[in-house]
Amino acid sequence: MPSIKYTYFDGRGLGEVNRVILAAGGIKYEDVRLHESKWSGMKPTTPMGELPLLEVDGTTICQSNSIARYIAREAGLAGKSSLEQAKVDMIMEGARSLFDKAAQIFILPEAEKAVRKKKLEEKEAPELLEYLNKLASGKGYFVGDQLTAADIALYVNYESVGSLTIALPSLDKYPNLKKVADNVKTNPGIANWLKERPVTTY
Ligand SMILES: N[C@@H](CCC(=O)N[C@@H](CS)C(=O)NCC(=O)O)C(=O)O
Repeated sequence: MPSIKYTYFDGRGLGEVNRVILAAGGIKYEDVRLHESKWSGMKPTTPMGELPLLEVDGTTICQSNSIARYIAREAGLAGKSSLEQAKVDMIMEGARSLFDKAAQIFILPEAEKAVRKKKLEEKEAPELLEYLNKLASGKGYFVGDQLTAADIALYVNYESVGSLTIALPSLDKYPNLKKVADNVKTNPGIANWLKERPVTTY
């Protein structure tokens, strides 16, 4: 068993998809939640000056999506073939774009936030969710007939954006995505993580 340490701030942000993949895979790791006050001292010691970081037996990986692909492969959640893996990646990037659009709102000048938020809530998010709904199967999986990191990315990013006080449409409007979310939440490792994880929002 390699020694694994995962470091991020004490929030969900760009860190939670990976924590949930680790939980689904039953991968043991040290969950380090860095206080902002410690970050400036640590930043120059990291590969690209950003979190999250994954350390595996002393090798440090950064970039949340690169970490996601690695741990998804280790957990058997990356897709069975090279083509399935590409499809998993595609959905992960699409689901992540929902989070990125929401996060961008918070760095806008105050006067522009409301218009941008309305556009995301009323146009961009419903359109993206509609596309993603068509890409998921009626059994609630994006790729093949079992859980992959794609399903996890959809669920976690949707939840995280909701916690940013963005009013996303209910998944009840997207029956395939609703099943994806149910499959994710009922995975035993994930169900346990959702129950036990430290209280965090975005
Ligand atoms: N593309 C990077 C972005 C990472 C990123 O923006 N991390 C933020 C936290 S969400 C960070 O480290 N902020 C502190 C800083 O840049 O000094 C990834 O996906 O990992």
